[in-house]
Amino acid sequence: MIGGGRIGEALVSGLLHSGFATKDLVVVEKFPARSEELTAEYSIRVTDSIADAAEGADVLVIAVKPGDVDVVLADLGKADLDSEREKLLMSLVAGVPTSRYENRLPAGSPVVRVMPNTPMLVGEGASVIAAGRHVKPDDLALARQVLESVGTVTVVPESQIDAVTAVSGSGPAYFFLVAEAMIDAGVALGLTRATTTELVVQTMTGSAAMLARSGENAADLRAAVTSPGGTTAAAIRELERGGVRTAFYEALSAARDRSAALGSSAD
Ligand SMILES: NC(=O)C1=CN([C@@H]2O[C@H](COP(=O)(O)OP(=O)(O)OC[C@H]3O[C@@H](n4cnc5c(N)ncnc54)[C@H](O)[C@@H]3O)[C@@H](O)[C@H]2O)C=CC1
Ligand SMILES: O=C(O)[C@@H]1CCC=N1
Repeated sequence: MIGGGRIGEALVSGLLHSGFATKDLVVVEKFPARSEELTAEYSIRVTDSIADAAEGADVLVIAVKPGDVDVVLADLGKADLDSEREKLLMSLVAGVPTSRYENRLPAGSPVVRVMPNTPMLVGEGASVIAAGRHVKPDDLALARQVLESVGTVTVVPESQIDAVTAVSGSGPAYFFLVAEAMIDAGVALGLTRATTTELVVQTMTGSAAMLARSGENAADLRAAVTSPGGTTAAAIRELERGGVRTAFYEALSAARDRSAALGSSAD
């Protein structure tokens, strides 16, 4: 795991909880304070040397910011790796296309681009994978195996990954924002923050469970809560007046465009 930040930690933590052995994971993290945190929390080996971690690895996971990818690739290029042992490279980095890695790695290197999300920290991630040019069925199966231990896995063509990033990669932030806004609104109505938080969290969890398990779609489930002339209709009218639906169209378009821009700097 190259990059032990928020998403790297989420995958490491999820993998360990799902039964991966600590000895099978090595994290490369360049900030010493962060390394100490990870070592203390997970009892795994953390190093600042990419060469050290990559030697002997079957899978290299890149979890650095898009702007740090070229430095990582340069370090991998300098590392004297065992050329007999083919490594699968899994990039969790937003925006950066598989071709950027393929152009810098030895010819024929298998690269999968993954868009994960942070709920994998609690085993509820939604990961989406797109295969690079040299990915074989076994490589895809290995990527799937790693990611299924922390949630669901969907495979799409790489042309759809920017849109996926807008939906599920950034998606948890939208739900957290809605939760924050509802909690503040409940407090404004005079409820305690603790009571409001408990109610909002359970309402989100219960609504997600209904969407996942009832077999009904979101529009029908919403209609079932909306009594004629009732409280929900009054609330929805205000949300629509506030432009909530248009805001989501615009927000997801902006995220999709930003993902495409992050990857277009070099190819
Ligand atoms: N945070 C999220 O919800 C999601 C993030 N991503 C992607 O995951 C990647 C990482 O994001 P975060 O974890 O949020 O960022 P972060 O900033 O929390 O973590 C990145 C880590 O990489 C380390 N790092 C940077 N250069 C390094 C190098 N050369 N060698 C070793 N370590 C190095 C940094 O010290 C930092 O700890 C990004 O590319 C982002 O697009 C994808 C989906 C969701
Ligand atoms: O905001 C970002 O760029 C990353 C990618 C998806 C979620 N977080």
